[in-house]
Amino acid sequence: MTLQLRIYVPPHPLIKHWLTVARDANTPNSLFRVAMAELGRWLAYEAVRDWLPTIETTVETPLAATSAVVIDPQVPVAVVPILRAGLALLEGAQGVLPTATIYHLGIVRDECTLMPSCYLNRFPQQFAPQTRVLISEPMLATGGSIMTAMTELTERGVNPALVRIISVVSAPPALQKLSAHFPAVQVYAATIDEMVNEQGFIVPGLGDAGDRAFGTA
Ligand SMILES: O=P(O)(O)OC[C@H]1O[C@H](OP(=O)(O)OP(=O)(O)O)[C@H](O)[C@@H]1O
Ligand SMILES: O=c1cc[nH]c(=O)[nH]1
Ligand SMILES: [Mg+2]
Repeated sequence: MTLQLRIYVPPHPLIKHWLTVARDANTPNSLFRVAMAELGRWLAYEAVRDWLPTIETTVETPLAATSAVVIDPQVPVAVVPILRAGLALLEGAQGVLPTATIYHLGIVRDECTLMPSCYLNRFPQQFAPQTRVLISEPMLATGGSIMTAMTELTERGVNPALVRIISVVSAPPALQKLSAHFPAVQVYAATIDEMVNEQGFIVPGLGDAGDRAFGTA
């Protein structure tokens, strides 16, 4: 698979551990939610490393003045959870970006056709220039849902080069679509799995992330 976009699989023991917990079919819903929140935290931590704008300042310690760095409060930072399953990652991601604005986007796939439809969009008409957007989407499968999200964002002025996606399991069809249409986007994933089966599930994957997070299976 030759891809234009950059995809990172951070070699972090906590990410590997919580991915295993999330994959395990015997993990109860309550622990699955914990695993997703932890994955959201650590993937967001990795994703914002060279993405959050900072400014130089000075700070007075109890002993002396010294040079310092803070997050630039002028640059807008947004998190976009793709409902429902993206909410499970959001919990941890919000711990990393507590002041980010949250714009919910509800997308569901038709179980037969696998086509996505958008049932909730809380985006502004136009995003402010330079807005950084972190998308919380645990499963990148056929790519229909993430393509819908990217289209809605870029139509409202978001620069794809300022978009990062945190995803637990990503699969080749979604990565290929993103790469072809939004090559400037960067993806931070716990794993890249082999394939998507005829029912639209990633294999080996972790099953239906939304159902497992919210107990609707
Ligand atoms: O890449 P795709 O083939 O579009 O699949 C990925 C989407 O599938 C799941 O959503 P689902 O439709 O199950 O909704 P849910 O999160 O409410 O369960 C998942 O949460 C992703 O949003
Ligand atoms: O395996 C998959 C694919 C899409 N959505 C899920 O929740 N799981
Ligand atoms: Mg689902």
